[in-house]
Amino acid sequence: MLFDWVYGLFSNDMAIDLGTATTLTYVKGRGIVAHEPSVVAVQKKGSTKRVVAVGKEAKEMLGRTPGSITAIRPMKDGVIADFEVTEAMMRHFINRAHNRQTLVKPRIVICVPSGITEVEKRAVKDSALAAGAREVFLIEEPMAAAIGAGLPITEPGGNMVVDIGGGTAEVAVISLAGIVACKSIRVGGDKIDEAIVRHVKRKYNLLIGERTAERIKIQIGTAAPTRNFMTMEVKGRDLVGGIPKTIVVDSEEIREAVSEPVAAIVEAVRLVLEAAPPELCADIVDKGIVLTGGGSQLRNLDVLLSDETGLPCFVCDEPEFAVVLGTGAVLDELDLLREVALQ
Ligand SMILES: Nc1ncnc2c1ncn2[C@@H]1O[C@H](COP(=O)(O)OP(=O)(O)OP(=O)(O)O)[C@@H](O)[C@H]1O
Repeated sequence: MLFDWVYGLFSNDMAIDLGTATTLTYVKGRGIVAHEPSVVAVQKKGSTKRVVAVGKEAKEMLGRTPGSITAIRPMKDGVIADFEVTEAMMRHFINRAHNRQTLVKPRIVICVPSGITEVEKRAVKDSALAAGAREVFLIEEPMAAAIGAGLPITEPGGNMVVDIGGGTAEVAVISLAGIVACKSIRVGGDKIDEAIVRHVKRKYNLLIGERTAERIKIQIGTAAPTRNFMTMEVKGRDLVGGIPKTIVVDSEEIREAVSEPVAAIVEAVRLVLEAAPPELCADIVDKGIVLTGGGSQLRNLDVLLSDETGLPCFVCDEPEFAVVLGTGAVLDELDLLREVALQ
């Protein structure tokens, strides 16, 4: 306890996986210190906004807030959609990580999607500086994911990683600490949830919220046909009668419902394989493709990717932590950080 407190006074460098769905923070020497939904509840009074809750507490409020309070997801499709609220969220996580007991402002490494524009890069850096960082480094999500999954990225061999988050899917081939071929698409877990909402609306005339769709995906969703036929009761609002109603959905119809966003991810993998140099492709044939990110846990996604590419595919251990652990790992290796950080 005392050690933690004394350590926090001086060594406060931290890593942030600023995700569309989840924000994870890592403090050097302490590991992951926060794992919370990227949601902020804001109360509007005239032109001013007051943050009333951040993270889990704010997510509980999504779709259930009274008029003056809005629960906002400030990151959309992997990038900042609301600067002011993102800054408030980062400030909350930075303060919480250090219990406001630090003497020195932290050096912060933040991971961002690989397709990010110069303007978006600037916005993330400015938000972190305004939220209390001393120095900010950005690293690309697939690079962080590959480091976090334990791939030997500094060696001269091809490593392929597919990181599927809430807002984006990032596919990259990495060798000698550099991204050789990559593709970032704005399709991830959120688009899969939206496809489920649309399906239930079209087939059953039932309106369900995004949290219910996410539960369906996690409980019975599958990317490829499964022998284990599953069903689930779902509650929503009947669009015809306007009253609450319960229906039963099954894994096969959900597989069909999510096939479009899933096919977009498969296509991105195919395009990156086509763009990668042949020598590196040969390495990937041997080593296979590593899947990271919360979205990679969609049942049988590894099976589908393996069938479609003919290559071995594996989901890494604790895939939702790969990016933050990789971002955190470079805090310990400043030479590697300077090599992989975006300019
Ligand atoms: N068991 C599961 N099956 C399918 N999807 C899952 C499962 N668990 C979590 N997810 C999905 O993973 C996504 C979140 O993943 P993650 O936390 O890696 O994303 P993120 O880092 O916030 O997003 P991004 O990288 O796009 O900014 C959500 O869409 C969530 O629904």
